[in-house]
Amino acid sequence: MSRLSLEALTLAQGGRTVLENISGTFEDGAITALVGANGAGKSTLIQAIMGLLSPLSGQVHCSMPKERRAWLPQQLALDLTFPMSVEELMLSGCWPTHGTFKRYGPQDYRRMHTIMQRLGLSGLAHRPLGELSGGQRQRALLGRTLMQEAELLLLDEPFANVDTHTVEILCDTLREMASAGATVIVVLHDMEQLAQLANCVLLLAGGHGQWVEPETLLERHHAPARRHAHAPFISLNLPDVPPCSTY
Ligand SMILES: Nc1ncnc2c1ncn2[C@@H]1O[C@H](COP(=O)(O)OP(=O)(O)OP(=O)(O)O)[C@@H](O)[C@H]1O
Repeated sequence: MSRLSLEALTLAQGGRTVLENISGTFEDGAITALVGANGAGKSTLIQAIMGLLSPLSGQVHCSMPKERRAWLPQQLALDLTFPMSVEELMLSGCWPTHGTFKRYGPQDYRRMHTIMQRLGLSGLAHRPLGELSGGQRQRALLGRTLMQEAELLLLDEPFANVDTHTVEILCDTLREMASAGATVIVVLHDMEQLAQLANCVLLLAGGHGQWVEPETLLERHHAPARRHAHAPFISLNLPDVPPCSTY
């Protein structure tokens, strides 16, 4: 089943076409890696899926309610001077369903504490975001999407500048969210993480999109088998690869 698909999608930034005629379906419960060189259009596609960028032509079909769609931007895009604690950030995940001014109930706090424990954030509830490590901050941001009960989760390079412990927690949590039926799309550059996480890959290159099986991409790049250690960063001379059979 799928609640998210792209139909002949063409997108532009600043009057210049960035992506052309991209079609495909994101399956519920699958983790799709969005892969491409710098400037290939990964963030542009994410903006369009989130409804923040109107297509030049074509459409994004998304039947998930807006309040269940979550986007984790690149860490560099975050304003760390904004005075907010971990607890406030996580509770703000309730805004899309509760509204901004509704008081949080005991069940919200209970759920938040469970999620904090799961993400290794217990003890950091009152810490300002600006005083967290990159890994702690990324876990708090993912915690917010868990509070939101996101059904569509888009993550832009979530593993950049985070420790290996955090990578493990993030990967486990994303797998659990996908197992529960969420559609997860994650911008990745690292082959090891792609091997561990992705069920499918959407390659963006030269303004076009191509769906491929992760194994095919890994073989082309001589990476180790799935769930094995150390792999190099993707070399992004994107090859002609057969399409992903599931799409
Ligand atoms: N607001 C904007 N105005 C004009 N051009 C833009 C804008 N945002 C992005 N672009 C251009 O659109 C193209 C795609 O950018 P995008 O940020 O989607 O790429 P990306 O694949 O996410 O790159 P990176 O891996 O570096 O984050 C690039 O050429 C970029 O310069």
